[in-house]
Amino acid sequence: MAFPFTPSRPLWLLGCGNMAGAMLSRWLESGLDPAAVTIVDPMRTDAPEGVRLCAVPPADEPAPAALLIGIKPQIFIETAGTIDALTGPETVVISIMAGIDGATLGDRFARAGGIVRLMPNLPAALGQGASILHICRDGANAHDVADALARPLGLALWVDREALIDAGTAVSGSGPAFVYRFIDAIAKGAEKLGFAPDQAAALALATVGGAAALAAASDVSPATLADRVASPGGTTRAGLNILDADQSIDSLVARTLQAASDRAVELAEMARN
Ligand SMILES: NC(=O)C1=CN([C@@H]2O[C@H](COP(=O)(O)OP(=O)(O)OC[C@H]3O[C@@H](n4cnc5c(N)ncnc54)[C@H](O)[C@@H]3O)[C@@H](O)[C@H]2O)C=CC1
Ligand SMILES: O=C(O)[C@@H]1CCC=N1
Repeated sequence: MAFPFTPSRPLWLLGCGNMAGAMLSRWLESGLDPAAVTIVDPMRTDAPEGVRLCAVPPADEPAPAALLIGIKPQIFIETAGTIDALTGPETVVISIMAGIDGATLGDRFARAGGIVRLMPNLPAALGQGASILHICRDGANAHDVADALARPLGLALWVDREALIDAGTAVSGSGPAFVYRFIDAIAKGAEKLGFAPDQAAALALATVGGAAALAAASDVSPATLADRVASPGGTTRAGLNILDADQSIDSLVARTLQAASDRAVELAEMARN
């Protein structure tokens, strides 16, 4: 995978914590030149080998080719003012922040040639992430620059409707946390059935990992695979009858995703006001 970044056409990361750090580690593994990367993060004390780390945005330097915004949405407004001046017509601003919408980004980054919202998730660290992307300002080769960053992270899904970024924040951005809860719930259930905690955790993780890998490799739907596990009158059907009663699991997950998506909309409103 070729990255469109060099030391003279660099990539800057404003805020490099859990999520941007996971993305960066995957990019470096995928061949990104560390000398083409600058992290701007006042709280970090170290950076991957060869990557420049600054506590404040570097002054008197040409604008970067891309500026990834990896700070929390709650501090975006107070922080953006200091960084807009460092961007230029050749810069693509790529925001991974939940909520902050294209209109707000456009207001705060008046000079940038392109603006993209990219909603990643943590499995990006392994190249098994799911990213959703939307162009908010089409310039500076925004699509190709963001696409080159998204592809090494896993699935890269471009959407025309910006609202799908908020929806996708709930589904794939937050989604790993929901899956981790499910893994924990299986482990707790296994403990109740008599397994030791470490055995229960290992069984839960192997079951979810194996089931997801099989679903990904299969040409039939997860529903069909569930039916293949469930023998008529057998143990699985007895369990599925609990999950399916009154559409329990569908309803619980739908409410979970709606709450996360609503929160993305709230964060956008907070930034606008
Ligand atoms: N954690 C996740 O799974 C996902 C997070 N996101 C988004 O990624 C963004 C970051 O989230 P996390 O990585 O989880 O948070 P985090 O707290 O781990 O990272 C934020 C980073 O910003 C740095 N920072 C704080 N003030 C700064 C400033 N003034 N200038 C530069 N850097 C500053 C912090 O030192 C920290 O390293 C958020 O906007 C979130 O919505 C999006 C998808 C998934
Ligand atoms: O919880 C959050 O707000 C961020 C966005 C998606 C995942 N983590």
